[in-house]
Amino acid sequence: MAGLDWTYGVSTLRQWESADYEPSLPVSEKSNPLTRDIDQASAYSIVKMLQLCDSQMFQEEAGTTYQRLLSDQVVKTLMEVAKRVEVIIKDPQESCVVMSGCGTSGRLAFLISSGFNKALSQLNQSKVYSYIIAGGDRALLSSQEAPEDDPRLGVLSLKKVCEGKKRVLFIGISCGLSAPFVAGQLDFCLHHPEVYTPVLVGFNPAHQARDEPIQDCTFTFHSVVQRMQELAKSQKAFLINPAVGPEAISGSSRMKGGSATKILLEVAFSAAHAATFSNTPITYNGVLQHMKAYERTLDVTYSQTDGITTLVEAAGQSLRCSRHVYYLGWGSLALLGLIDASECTPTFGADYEDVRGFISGGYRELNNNDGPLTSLGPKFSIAHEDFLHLILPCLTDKDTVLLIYTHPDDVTEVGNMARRVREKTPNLHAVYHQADGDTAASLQQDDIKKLCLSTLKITWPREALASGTLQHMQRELSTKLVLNAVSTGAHVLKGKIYQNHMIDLQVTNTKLYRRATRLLQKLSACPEENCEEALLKAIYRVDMLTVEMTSSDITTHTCFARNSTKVVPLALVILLTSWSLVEAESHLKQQPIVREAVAQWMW
Ligand SMILES: O=P(O)(O)OC[C@@]1(O)O[C@H](CO)[C@@H](O)[C@@H]1O
Repeated sequence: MAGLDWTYGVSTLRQWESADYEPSLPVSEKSNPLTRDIDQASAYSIVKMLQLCDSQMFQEEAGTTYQRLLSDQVVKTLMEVAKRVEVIIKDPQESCVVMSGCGTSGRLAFLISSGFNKALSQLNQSKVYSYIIAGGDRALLSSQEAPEDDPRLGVLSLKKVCEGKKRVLFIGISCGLSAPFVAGQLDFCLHHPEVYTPVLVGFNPAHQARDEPIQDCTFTFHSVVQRMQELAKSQKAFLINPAVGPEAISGSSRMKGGSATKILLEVAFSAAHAATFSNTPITYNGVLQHMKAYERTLDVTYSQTDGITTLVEAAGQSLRCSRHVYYLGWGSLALLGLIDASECTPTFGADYEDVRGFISGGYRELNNNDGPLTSLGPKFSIAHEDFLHLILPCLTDKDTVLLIYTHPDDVTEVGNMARRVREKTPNLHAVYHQADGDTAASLQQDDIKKLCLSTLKITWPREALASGTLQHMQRELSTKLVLNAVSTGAHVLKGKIYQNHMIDLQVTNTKLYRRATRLLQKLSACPEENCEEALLKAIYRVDMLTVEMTSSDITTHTCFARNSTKVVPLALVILLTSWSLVEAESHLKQQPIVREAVAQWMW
């Protein structure tokens, strides 16, 4: 892979696989040795680090420790899942495919189901794909972390979507094999095998599935996985759980976890569609080649490192001076902008106004289950018209605006928007996709280029395998990689990250509570007990914890934490200094960049 020789050797790329590397953590929670110094890196180095992290997705299997994306077993399971989907497509009245997940996993379920339903509609076929996202449609555009802990809610939403169906292929997505919401749904499927065939998509080996008790349940995620493993032997359940390596920002499964989810499901569904509509049998080689086409997507995208670096620098500068980044997109590429923007709140503790996405056509284009959500508040205004009315009048040259589109499909509209934005700010950039050899001169494209400070052109080779649909899905993945780099890089440059950990994480569900406690242990070197005590003091904003507080369960703590800010930084300062809560709070107020606020005790 191009860039492999950049700073790191192969051993660093594979270090995370060693049995003694952070042995108590599942892969999805480990910290990536490649990005240990990302918090001190330049924009260019950040992009190169992200490239290397992403390349780990396609590393070959070494030994028997971890299954990988291209492993034999993964390819074979995808073939079997594709065959089940083929059967369902042929019987749309009685059957359906349901994808479900929390946060990014649910958003990708939405993106993928929309894309494949559209493909069916274009062939005059009935739709068979549905999505479920924990917290409902509002979670498509905003952070809703608490419902992830609720298995009953998962079951209720599954029953609702499947009403009247006789055969359901249920695909539960949980990158860390950890979300109780998904565990509940899988458990329900296992109890109703006459209707449901469960498939689990995630990125840890089965033995690393979360084994923490779930409130009022007799099962854990781990026990559900064990039952599925047993049934997988007779193909009554399927596990697709290759390891893709630790995330660039520890635990941020929106990145590789999200990308790999998109790749796996699109490969399976594309194979099923090709088998049904173009008589192309589902073969091992066909599936493998399709996966490899996605590997080339990474190369095509990261061949534009300089262009991506420019965008990271621009976005970083905007965030550093408390201004904003706006993604203005067209078609499904815009959806990737909405998704990326929505993830900044839970990942970086960002305000929804820091990074915002807008889609041409608004909710009409989004076509989500619940329709327009504008009445839920200003963060749900997502149409370009909303941008023009609400944002444009106050836009300054400190804000970064990014146009995201396909050439030549969208250029007329893009040109019009570019002119409007350019009247307010020169800080306008474009990311666009174009097929190789598509040299049709376009005056509009030239105009757009002249209006933009930078343009990132991603050119797609015309490969034999790359049908229109595959090309489109590759463009989506490529856009995801670019935007993940922009928002992650910008927040790193803003000082939101310590080493490769997000310090200011929200503590709004059990997974995040555990992650926060672990992080405090790592950074303060204090015992777990003290760290949890400091965390609770920061959540409840007290110097002395009451018995009621210490005896409450994690759900109560995380509910309370929803209204507290800077919980983990506060706990860290308390641990490192033994200051009172008020002193620690005032210190953080004076130095809002958390990394700098704690640096003096940690370097
Ligand atoms: O159940 P998963 O997929 O392991 O985790 C889902 C989740 O908690 O993790 C993501 C970020 O880490 C969020 O998008 C989402 O809320």
